[in-house]
Amino acid sequence: MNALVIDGRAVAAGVRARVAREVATLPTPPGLATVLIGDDPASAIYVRNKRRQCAEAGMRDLHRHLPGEITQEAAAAVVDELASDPQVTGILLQLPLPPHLDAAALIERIPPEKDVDGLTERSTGRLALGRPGLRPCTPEGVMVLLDEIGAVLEGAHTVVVGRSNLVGKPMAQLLLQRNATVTVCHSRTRDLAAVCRTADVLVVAAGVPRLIGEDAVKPGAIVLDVGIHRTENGLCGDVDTDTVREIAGVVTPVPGGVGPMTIAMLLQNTLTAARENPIT
Ligand SMILES: Nc1nc(=O)c2c([nH]1)NC[C@@H]1CN(c3ccc(C(=O)N[C@@H](CCC(=O)O)C(=O)O)cc3)C=[N+]21
Repeated sequence: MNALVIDGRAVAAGVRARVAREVATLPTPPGLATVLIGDDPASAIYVRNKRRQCAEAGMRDLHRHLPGEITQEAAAAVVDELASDPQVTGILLQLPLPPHLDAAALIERIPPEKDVDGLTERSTGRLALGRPGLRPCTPEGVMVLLDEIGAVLEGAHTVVVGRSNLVGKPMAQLLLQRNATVTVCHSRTRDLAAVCRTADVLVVAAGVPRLIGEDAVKPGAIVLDVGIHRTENGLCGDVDTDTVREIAGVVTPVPGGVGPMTIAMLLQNTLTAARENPIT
């Protein structure tokens, strides 16, 4: 078989165009504050892309770049300032933070109505309870891709590899909400490939380059690759796409798959947050 390769860039461009049209109808533009602490090169690329696409959608780009040596107290003061700034309708604290900082404590200072990353305790709790709220961008983007290809989730066996707060856990919740059967795997799962082979839909967010090979994929399965790694030969994901595409029914590429969707959903969440908490 030769799998359908989903064009995440095209789907993301469609989402961004719709968001831009809706932003243009608002009386005042939403403002997204991206907070980058330190000089991690990958984080710098992601934040630059987020800022550019935010501006292209007609939103205000309210970026803060803080030194990697900043203290917890000083970082908290910046988040507090953005929290009380009426121009700021969304706050994104780019992760990971330098190890001396307590990321969870800083995230909790983000007002839930500005939590466009969906990472605060309130957003997480609302997702777990199945109540409306802001959802983490990457899993939300995966759901849009699944809907785009008309994937049937109800009753399907979905396997999520990875249990991070940013992707794996919220991914499992979103799939459950759609009446999928959900198995969550992680680094200590025994015979990972055997569990993955039972998946109709396989979402891989393990952070391990090419962890998933053809031995871990059921023929015809839908495989979504959330991983992104910089290697000497360019970018690769958590899925060994060259071999898996011979087996799977649908795969997402890296780059050009889930990554662009993450930013598109960030813009969508920033629009949603601004609508529900308008600048007065
Ligand atoms: N608070 C927080 N929220 C995040 O959403 C968040 C984060 N921290 N930390 C890191 C991860 C990673 N992430 C990506 C976003 C876009 C691409 C993306 O656009 N990727 C392009 C390639 C871009 C490139 O050249 O690297 C693609 O896959 O085609 C990838 C990864 C968001 N993250």
